[in-house]
Amino acid sequence: MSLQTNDVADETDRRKIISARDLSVTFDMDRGTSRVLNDVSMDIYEGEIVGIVGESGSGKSMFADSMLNAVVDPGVASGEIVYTRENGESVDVLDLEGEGLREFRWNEVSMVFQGALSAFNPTIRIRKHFVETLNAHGVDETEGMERANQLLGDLYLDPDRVLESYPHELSGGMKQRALIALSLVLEPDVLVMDEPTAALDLLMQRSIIRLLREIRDKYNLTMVFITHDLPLVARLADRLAVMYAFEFVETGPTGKILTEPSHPYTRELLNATPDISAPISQMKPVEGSAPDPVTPPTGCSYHPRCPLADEKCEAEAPPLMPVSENHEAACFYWEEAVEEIPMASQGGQS
Ligand SMILES: Nc1ncnc2c1ncn2[C@@H]1O[C@H](COP(=O)(O)OP(=O)(O)OP(=O)(O)O)[C@@H](O)[C@H]1O
Ligand code: NI
Repeated sequence: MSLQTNDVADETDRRKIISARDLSVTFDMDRGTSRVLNDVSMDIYEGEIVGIVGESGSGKSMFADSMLNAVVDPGVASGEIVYTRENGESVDVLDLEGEGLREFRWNEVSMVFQGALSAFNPTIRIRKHFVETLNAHGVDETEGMERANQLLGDLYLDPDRVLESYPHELSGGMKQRALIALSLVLEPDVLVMDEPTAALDLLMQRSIIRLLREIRDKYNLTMVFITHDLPLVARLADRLAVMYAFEFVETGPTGKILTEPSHPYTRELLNATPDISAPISQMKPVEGSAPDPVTPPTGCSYHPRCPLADEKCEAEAPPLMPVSENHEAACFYWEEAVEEIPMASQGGQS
């Protein structure tokens, strides 16, 4: 693949569409409080595609769910998520409830939940899923279905055939695209997708990635794409955020993360990827095990697995520190990491 050079440099001119501040999610458990998202902050700008990547259990879905105030009981989200509309008005998403929250979730920030393919009701045709969504939001059906047709066509589906089908009559890839069309039918500004391609084969994953870029360009959408599949998301995202143990440990333009990874975990993660254009099945796992959210390590949560860790890392949690423009890493020794953890290949470029 050829690396995208991403021009997020002028992001100050763009609308900060979502601003998450000190976001946490906790569960009260018998053995203590489980902190499954730990004080994370992130700004998302209009029109960009942000990829969130991390190993299983690192908190990706908790971050996604809290952006829509959709953390399931008994999980509790705290902090602030400010969503800013085109007219400059802003809302704190965690304050929304009832009807206001329901409207927000379809009209402003829409989400394809993890494992959502099963969200289609097997006993009703795809058309009815669209019609019910439009009706529930008081949208004119004729106008709404015109948009549905357009969106299905944009996703290279035959609208008539798909709308008349029952979910089981469609392949996984078709169903996933129909679900993306459904998520966009009320014209949200932001689409959050949590592992949207996990159940699909490699070719279909890559074709969905291409389609998402086209859709973003056509509708000026902002997208958040969540996955454990670094090679896949690197093809799509303008910017990446690497999550480890319920926090972001490195964020930056995709090209910089691939060529100048600075957090030891990101370096190990990329080293576990023999070739960024290879499928994830060829990735080796990063050695060591993921921390327990009830009893996380002291200091830097990566220290037990980190070859560079010393007493300071055991005692003190490193904040995100600037590495270069728009690029940050939460490591006291990121400069050393660049020296001490050699990359198997230059950012896996091929
Ligand atoms: N209902 C729950 N009660 C308690 N802990 C939970 C609950 N749901 C999730 N968790 C814990 O929260 C942590 C973060 O989970 P999350 O689903 O965000 O991970 P993830 O990065 O999305 O993983 P995956 O790639 O497997 O989807 C995990 O340790 C998980 O066990
Ligand atoms: Ni998840």
